[in-house]
Amino acid sequence: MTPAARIAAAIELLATIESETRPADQVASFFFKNRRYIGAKDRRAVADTVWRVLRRKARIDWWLERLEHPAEARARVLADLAFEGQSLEPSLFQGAHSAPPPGREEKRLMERLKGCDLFHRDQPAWVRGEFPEWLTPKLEALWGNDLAAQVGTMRDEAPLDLRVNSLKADRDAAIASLAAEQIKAEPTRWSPLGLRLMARAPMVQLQAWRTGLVEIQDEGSQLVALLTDARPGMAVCDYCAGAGGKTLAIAAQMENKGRLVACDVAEWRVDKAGDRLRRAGVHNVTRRVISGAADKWIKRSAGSYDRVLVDAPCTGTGTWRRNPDAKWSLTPTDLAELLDSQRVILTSAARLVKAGGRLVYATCSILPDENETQIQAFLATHPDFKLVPVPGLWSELVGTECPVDQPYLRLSPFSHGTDGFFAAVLERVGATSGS
Ligand SMILES: C[S@@+](CC[C@H](N)C(=O)[O-])C[C@H]1O[C@@H](n2cnc3c(N)ncnc32)[C@H](O)[C@@H]1O
Repeated sequence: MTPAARIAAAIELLATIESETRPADQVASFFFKNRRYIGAKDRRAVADTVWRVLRRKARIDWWLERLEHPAEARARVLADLAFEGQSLEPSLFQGAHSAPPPGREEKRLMERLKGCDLFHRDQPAWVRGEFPEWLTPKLEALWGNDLAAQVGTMRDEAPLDLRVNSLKADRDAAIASLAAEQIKAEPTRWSPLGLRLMARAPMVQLQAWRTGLVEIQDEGSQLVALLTDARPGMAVCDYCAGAGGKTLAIAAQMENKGRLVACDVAEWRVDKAGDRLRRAGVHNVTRRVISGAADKWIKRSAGSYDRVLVDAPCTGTGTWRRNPDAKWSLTPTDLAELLDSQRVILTSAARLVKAGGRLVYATCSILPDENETQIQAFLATHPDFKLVPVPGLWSELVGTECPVDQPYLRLSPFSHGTDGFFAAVLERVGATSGS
């Protein structure tokens, strides 16, 4: 592809992402699937441009508004070119598959943006930090003086983390297997099973991935799975299992021994777990689609699980590095609905826990409303559960330096280099659950 064709494709992809409700990565994968003629290198270049624009959207839009130019996909890509120091050479809009040449207003826009910094001192915190304006009070209350640094890191691209599948390999063997395919991986700081790749890699083409030695999983997710303390022979339920990311980790902790039930309300997600389980050599998992909190299976299974993980549906505010588009569609109503579902899910999953068993509640959100506040409300209505502080569990369950000194696991990209994650470990002390 010529540079001109790449720019045209980036404008088209960005416009498609903006016109759809599906996540940007799904739209992009469909976009490229329908354009097989775009080779891998060009795909990467087009996606890089689009993702860079998505990561800078608030700042680009701030500049477009200041210069009284309509904010739409084409203007955003042109502005991004200007911030990248590119001038509007005619060749960038000439030849096969190129975008129409810039008009007078666009040329004027590019002229005025020339030499400007993407950041400007008049930009409010939410523009500089690239987060939805309505979240400002919540994030200020959470991070205070650290707000700029915390959200600054969330603008960046996330590293690629792998979890070594202990059913098939140890960390050294996985590093060696990756090295044989010229992939450099380093052990992660907090997770004893984690590897961080030094550069992007086409994972699904690698032997280490194809043969199930490693699975793609953020270090924070790995730590949540370890905190479940699932052991061989136990009865364990992964209540919001989705496509099985944490189920795979838990199955490995259980050494394939015992009973692991992976539930979810979304059948398509549960279906997607099948191939991953096979590749990882996992065979102690039963997948179960449930209808929701009132599902009869929950009633029948009350009090029969040693460990229950609730990896609750959440705002995903901890994963903005990976999904920079998602934050812009998040609304206060979405948050309110999620808080309701989390409360219902937690209460319903708690019924499954045996006396003496544990319930781990986790989200990939950084918002206290979805985290500490949910746990405090749950404990207030469930006197038969108590909080087990994470630092006291860490050395036995994880074995590395503990990243927190408070009862909950609370991770952020700035403080820990992981996605934003939260986990609380609760233990059932009595025989019956409260309300
Ligand atoms: C954060 S995702 C889970 C990710 C998964 N645990 C992993 O590690 O890959 C939350 C999941 O909760 C599921 N979910 C939503 N409502 C639910 C409910 N009422 N009961 C069980 N699962 C639910 C969603 O379908 C989604 O798959």
